Amino acid sequence: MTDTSRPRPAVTARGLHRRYGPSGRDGFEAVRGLDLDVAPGELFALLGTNGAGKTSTLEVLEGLAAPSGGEVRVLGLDPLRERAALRPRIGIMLQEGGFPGELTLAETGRCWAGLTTGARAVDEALDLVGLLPRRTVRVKQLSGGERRRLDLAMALLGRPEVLFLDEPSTGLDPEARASVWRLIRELRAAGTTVVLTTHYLEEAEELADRLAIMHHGRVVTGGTVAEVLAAHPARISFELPERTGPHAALDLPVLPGAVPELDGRRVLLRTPDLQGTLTELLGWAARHRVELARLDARSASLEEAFLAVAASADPAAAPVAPSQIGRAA
Ligand SMILES: Nc1ncnc2c1ncn2[C@@H]1O[C@H](COP(=O)(O)OP(=O)(O)OP(=O)(O)O)[C@@H](O)[C@H]1O
Repeated sequence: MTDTSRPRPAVTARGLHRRYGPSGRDGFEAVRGLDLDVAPGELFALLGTNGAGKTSTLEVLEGLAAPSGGEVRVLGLDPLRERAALRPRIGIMLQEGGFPGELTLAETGRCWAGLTTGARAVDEALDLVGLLPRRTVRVKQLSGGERRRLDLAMALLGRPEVLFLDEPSTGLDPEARASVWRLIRELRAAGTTVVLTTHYLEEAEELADRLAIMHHGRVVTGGTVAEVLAAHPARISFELPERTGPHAALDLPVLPGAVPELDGRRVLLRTPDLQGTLTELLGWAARHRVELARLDARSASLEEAFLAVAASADPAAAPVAPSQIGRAA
């Protein structure tokens, strides 16, 4: 029976493979059986180690390359075979835009608008990314960060329903990055589906409804930020007092589920239940009048989840099913 309560995903991949070169030992399989679903209006971040296969995946979703196996659909269409129908409905920001250096921004916009169905005014697109005052400057005179913003402006010219952004904020200073994040949030709020790759974990944490972390061509973990972090223990660290006077016979309490590591007086507890463990620890400290010096308690960070993925030798063993990384069809 078909589940009609869920909207059809805006982007899907099933068993996606992408190989460079010939089959066998002389070729290289950059994407190895990737499944994902991105719901309409969702912001999905693809993270991963260098060379994990993010750009290789994105290029197939964008219709710029053929998969060597599996299936992808964007807005229900095959991005390669139904490119003519799909292209006007998507925006693409490549890792490098490659616009001719001699053209001004306004000229670049006009050229690009000529190839875009239902393009918005060029000045409006430049204004969205804060480049309107630079409209008469030549592309070759732009800084790296300004070029990224021009790439984004051109991706937005056609008011896309689905926007693919390959490392949109690489090279941007903190202020420009914040304004790009603001713009991406506004686009999402207006209903645009966004798929982006990034090396900035903070960017994924700030923007993404869901994310996937790739390693060696596979999705190793994915879901909402909270779901990804749930697999990693929180940490509580503190320093015990000297074992003298009233504390001579002091022993740490048994804290269910928590694993303590001791280094002299310094204690590190890893726990899946931060609030529960902290409550018990503070209760014990109050009862025994123990001061926990340099007390620090924190949930796992996306960085820890990422580093755990990067350290995994064989992510091949259990590729994540689409239902685990989100709203599978
Ligand atoms: N044209 C190509 N021919 C052969 N191998 C390629 C080609 N393009 C990419 N690769 C290889 O495929 C793998 C995945 O590359 P891809 O650019 O998709 O990774 P990525 O996750 O986007 O990396 P990064 O984070 O470094 O940008 C890498 O090992 C890369 O060297």
